[in-house]
Amino acid sequence: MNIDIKILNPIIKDRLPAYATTGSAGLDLRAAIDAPITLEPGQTNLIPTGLAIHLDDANYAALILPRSGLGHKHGIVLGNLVGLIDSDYQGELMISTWNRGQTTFTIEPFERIAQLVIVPVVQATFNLVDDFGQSDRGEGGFGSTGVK
Ligand SMILES: O=c1ccn([C@H]2C[C@H](O)[C@@H](COP(=O)(O)OP(=O)(O)OP(=O)(O)O)O2)c(=O)[nH]1
Ligand SMILES: [Mg+2]
Repeated sequence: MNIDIKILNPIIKDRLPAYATTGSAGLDLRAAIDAPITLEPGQTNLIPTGLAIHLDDANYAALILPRSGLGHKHGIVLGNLVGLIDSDYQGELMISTWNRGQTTFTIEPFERIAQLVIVPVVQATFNLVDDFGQSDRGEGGFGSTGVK
C-alpha cells in the first residue's frame, strides 16, 4: 500500500518512518523535537512527529502503539493507550507519551518512541432488531467461561 505523506517539520525529512525488518508490522515513529524532553513519573506530553499521512480510504486506519522495549523497561507508553488515525485525518501525527513508570525518562530528539501499524477497517451499518438469533455464548461474558 502506498500512502501519501507530508513533512511538516523539516528536521525529520531524512528520517521518515520505516520498517525495522522485512517482517515488521510497525513503522517506528520518531520524536520531531530539537531538544530533549523530560517526562517525570506520571507525566504525559504530546510529542510531534513532524509528519502527516493521508490514508484516503475508509477501508484502512492506522494505529499508534507503544514500543515494547520502552513500555516494558521504562514505562513509556501512550496517554491514550492506543492512538487511532482516521483515514481522512490530514493533520500532524501526534504521540501522547505517558511515563507510567517510577523514574524520570528523557526523550531525545529523533528517538523512536512509538510505532504505526496500518490496519484494514470495516465500516458497519446497523440492522435494528428486537431479538438476536440464539448464539452459543448468549449474554455471558467477563469470565463466564471460567479460568481453567
Ligand atoms: O494518538 C493519536 C490519536 C489521534 N490522532 C489524530 C488522528 C485522528 O484521526 C484524530 C482524532 O483522533 P480520535 O478520533 O481518536 O480523537 P477524538 O478525541 O475523538 O477527536 P475528534 O473529535 O477530532 O475525532 O487525531 C493522533 O495524531 N494521535
Ligand atoms: Mg474521534
